[in-house]
Amino acid sequence: MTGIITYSFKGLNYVSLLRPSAFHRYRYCYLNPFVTPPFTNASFSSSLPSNSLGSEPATLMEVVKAAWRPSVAGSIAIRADQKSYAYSQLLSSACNISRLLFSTNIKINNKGVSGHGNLGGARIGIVAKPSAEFVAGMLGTWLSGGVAVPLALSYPEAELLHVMNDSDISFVLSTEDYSETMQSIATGCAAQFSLIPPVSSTFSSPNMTDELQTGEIEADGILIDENPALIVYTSGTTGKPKGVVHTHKSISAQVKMLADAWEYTSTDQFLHCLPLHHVHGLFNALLAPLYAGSTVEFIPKFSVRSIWQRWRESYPKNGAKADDAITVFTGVPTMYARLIQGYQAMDPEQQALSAYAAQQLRLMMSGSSALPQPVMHEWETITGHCLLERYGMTEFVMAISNPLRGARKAGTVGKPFPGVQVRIAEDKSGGGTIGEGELCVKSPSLFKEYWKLPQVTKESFTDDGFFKTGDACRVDEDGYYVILGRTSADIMKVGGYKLSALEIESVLLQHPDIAECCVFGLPDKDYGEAVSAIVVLDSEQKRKQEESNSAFSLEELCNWAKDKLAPYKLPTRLMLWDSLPRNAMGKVNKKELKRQLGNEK
Ligand SMILES: Nc1ncnc2c1ncn2[C@@H]1O[C@H](COP(=O)(O)OP(=O)(O)OP(=O)(O)O)[C@@H](O)[C@H]1O
Repeated sequence: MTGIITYSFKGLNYVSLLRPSAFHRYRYCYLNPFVTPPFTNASFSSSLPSNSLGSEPATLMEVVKAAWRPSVAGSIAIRADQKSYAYSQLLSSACNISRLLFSTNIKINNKGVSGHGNLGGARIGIVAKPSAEFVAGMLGTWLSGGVAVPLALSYPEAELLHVMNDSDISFVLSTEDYSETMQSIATGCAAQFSLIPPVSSTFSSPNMTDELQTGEIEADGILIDENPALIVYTSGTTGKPKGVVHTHKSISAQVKMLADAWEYTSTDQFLHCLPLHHVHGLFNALLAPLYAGSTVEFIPKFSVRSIWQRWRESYPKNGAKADDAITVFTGVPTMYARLIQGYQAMDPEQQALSAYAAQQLRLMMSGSSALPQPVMHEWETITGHCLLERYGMTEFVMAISNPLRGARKAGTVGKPFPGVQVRIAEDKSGGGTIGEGELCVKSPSLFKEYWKLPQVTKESFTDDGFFKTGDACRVDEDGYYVILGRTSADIMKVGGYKLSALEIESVLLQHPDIAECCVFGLPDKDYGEAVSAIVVLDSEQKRKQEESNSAFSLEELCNWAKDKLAPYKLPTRLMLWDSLPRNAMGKVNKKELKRQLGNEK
């Protein structure tokens, strides 16, 4: 295991990596990455980790260390609100935040955390819109030996309080926009509160070396790989959100894995429009890019119009490429569905410009829920991009992915990343298909535990350390994994058959009049469960039906679907809704829907 030490020498501040055997306690100092340490720059750089898998065992805060590389210090890490922030400015701010945290004498509630670092693993809640301040808050927390808990801006107050109380948050870092609400919520759970000082932008401070602060922090700075670094709450799709504890080691393993598999580099520029309190937005689109030295541009809220516009600005039709051209985009399936609708509403000239621009990006990815095949195919027709679909979960972040190079197969999530082991635990209770069962994952990126839920943690693992995902899965003839859905919500038991709701949804979405749909089982006295579908019609179709006073019927749907689905998979109940209730990640809480609709019967 490796530690990091920063120290002062003749009034200057330096950083170095050390094995624990070489030190026990040391002073922790701010550093100036532009100052040459008393050893040569070459030896400084070579002691830093490479981006490849299988290099040094995971060390602390790979993301922070990568950002410390002198080669990236001056380059742009974050763009937001028309401002750019260099890596050096982020780190300088992180150091300020670290100093602020030390100065406030945080009450350390260390239940369940072994003492380590200066803050001893105290939980620091971070409430900020996607911004340089959010990133600096998180890095500052890590620099202080704290555990970052990104909090959702969208949570209603009660849910926010649940998460804050559950994770025993000692301190809340927030930005101005949320200060009033957060201050009162923090008081409500006896946590201290501070605003995150604004990060200086390259515009406000063109001479970035000015921004780097020096000064000592009077505390121990050891941050150990196995120590908790982050608590992310699950979406709550299958139950009350649980706090998933990741360590510096699991984070390191994951960012390396992603940067390597998808070839993230310092020339990449990510357009980021995902929430930061879930792993997709936090790891795939922020931490792994920062680890690779890329630039991440935040747009505050997903907006079809601004995304298409940003791509068009990046690649004007005359063949030019803007300096800040976006190269990578990752989103959830509903985002692509909406981008398609936005494209269809454009005039032909705008369509040509938009399609051309989107084509120029290096990589477009989808995940967090199943990518409907019609969306994938339509997207490819418009932009030429065969979306790279991958599979992940809060507990291990990403584990299985279609390849960057090589065939990407619609309806599959590809193959496990190097270093990830997977196993399918077949259900012996009957009714299942041979080769199908619960997916179990063992990976260096696996979480440490569910926060304060030792029994649930224990039950989530097999005796030999595989995490039981709760997702049903099979492998196709090419060795690609097919996710059949959550065993608890997507797998229906109908007359002795086990059916995948995701498979049926994928077929129904091919119907020209259906814009969105959601399939699940409702209790049925004869068959155990009945295949039930909520359908949202395409707006044009809906208008026509309203005009003609007719309604889309179950009979019509089944007549259309009977050549595509076996008879026992055809829906027997149909509900027409105006929209589907989706959470911040575009997911529908089927368990909750089943509960509500099952009770209504
Ligand atoms: N490409 C994909 N195809 C199908 N399902 C996916 C894909 N990527 C992610 N998922 C689904 O998302 C789940 C992980 O999401 P997350 O960790 O946010 O949990 P959740 O199910 O949304 O919430 P909770 O764990 O609280 O119930 C996976 O277990 C899987 O069911």
